[in-house]
Amino acid sequence: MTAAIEVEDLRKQYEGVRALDGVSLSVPEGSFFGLLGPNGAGKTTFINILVGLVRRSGGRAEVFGHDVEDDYREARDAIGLAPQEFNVDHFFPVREVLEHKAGYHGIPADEARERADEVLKQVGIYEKRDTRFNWLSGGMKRRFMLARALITDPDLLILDEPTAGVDVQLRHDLWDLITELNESGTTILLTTHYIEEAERLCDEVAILDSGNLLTVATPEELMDRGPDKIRVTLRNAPASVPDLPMLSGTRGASDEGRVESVELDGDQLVVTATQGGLVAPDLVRALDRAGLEIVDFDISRTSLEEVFVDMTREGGSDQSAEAVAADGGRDATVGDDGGVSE
Ligand SMILES: Nc1ncnc2c1ncn2[C@@H]1O[C@H](COP(=O)(O)OP(=O)(O)OP(=O)(O)O)[C@@H](O)[C@H]1O
Repeated sequence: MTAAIEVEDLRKQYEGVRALDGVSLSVPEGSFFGLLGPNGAGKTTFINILVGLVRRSGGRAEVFGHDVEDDYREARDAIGLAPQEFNVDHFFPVREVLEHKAGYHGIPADEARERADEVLKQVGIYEKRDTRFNWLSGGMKRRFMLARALITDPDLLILDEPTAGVDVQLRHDLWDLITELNESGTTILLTTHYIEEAERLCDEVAILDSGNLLTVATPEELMDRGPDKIRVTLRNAPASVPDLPMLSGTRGASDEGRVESVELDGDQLVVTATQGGLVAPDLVRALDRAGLEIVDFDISRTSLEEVFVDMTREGGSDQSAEAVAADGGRDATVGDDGGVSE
């Protein structure tokens, strides 16, 4: 099966900054794929290369098998983009903006009007169809960005921080909407700084940092990489960590069930361990043997956010972006009318 996105050794150098440093990854058709990374990691650059707004410095980038530069039209027609920035013509009512966009992609006028109404209803701002973009509220603007991305009924929907700055209700509405789109077959590439959003929605996430791909995995796999925390509330907690042999290291020969640290937090014994579920039975037995009565017991997994912070801890990408010899890393900008300007 052709991948929705296939990039190999993708590189981008801006003057003085290596924004992408040889990224290779494949996004399967139909997946809900998250692209995570701290500020300046290269996420927007990656997206902009796919949609033809930025010219790559090297490597390969294809959308449904179409090279993003050689087969620009085919690649671009398959993508609906909701960018981070509000780059919307604010002189026209929003329905007309959508009709223009549809027209640019070759959709006949009658169909364009129908389609515009349909997507405005889909995102819940149909009653604002005759309003100019600037007069919409912040949340409505976000909804409109999604409507514009959907006007061409794209096979690949790219959402660059679609829920930035929106209230909780709208965030949940947008999550429902994009989940439905994904379930009906649309491939989704999502960038977000809300790690919980990626954990909740994505089948797979890629973590980028300073232009390098650190990992591609399911949120579950990533969370499995972090340790678990076991909190045991004791009835008559001792003054210091009890001296139990099982708390002093590996449970077995393998790395599974290894105790990493133990501390006493008031009346709670807090044990950090890989595979907490394997450590728990021994811990209960050991506490029982030591005559310590357990009042409450809780095991929690590392969150995706903790794993993410840990992996990208080495300082912000903006600071560490490597200065490179200026090769004139040129940008090309493509307007809705298809005009490309360097
Ligand atoms: N047009 C440009 N000219 C020079 N440097 C640029 C340009 N665009 C981006 N950069 C630099 O490239 C790096 C990657 O930026 P990019 O916007 O792709 O990151 P990002 O992961 O999308 O960040 P954020 O989460 O803050 O949106 C940064 O160091 C940024 O300053």
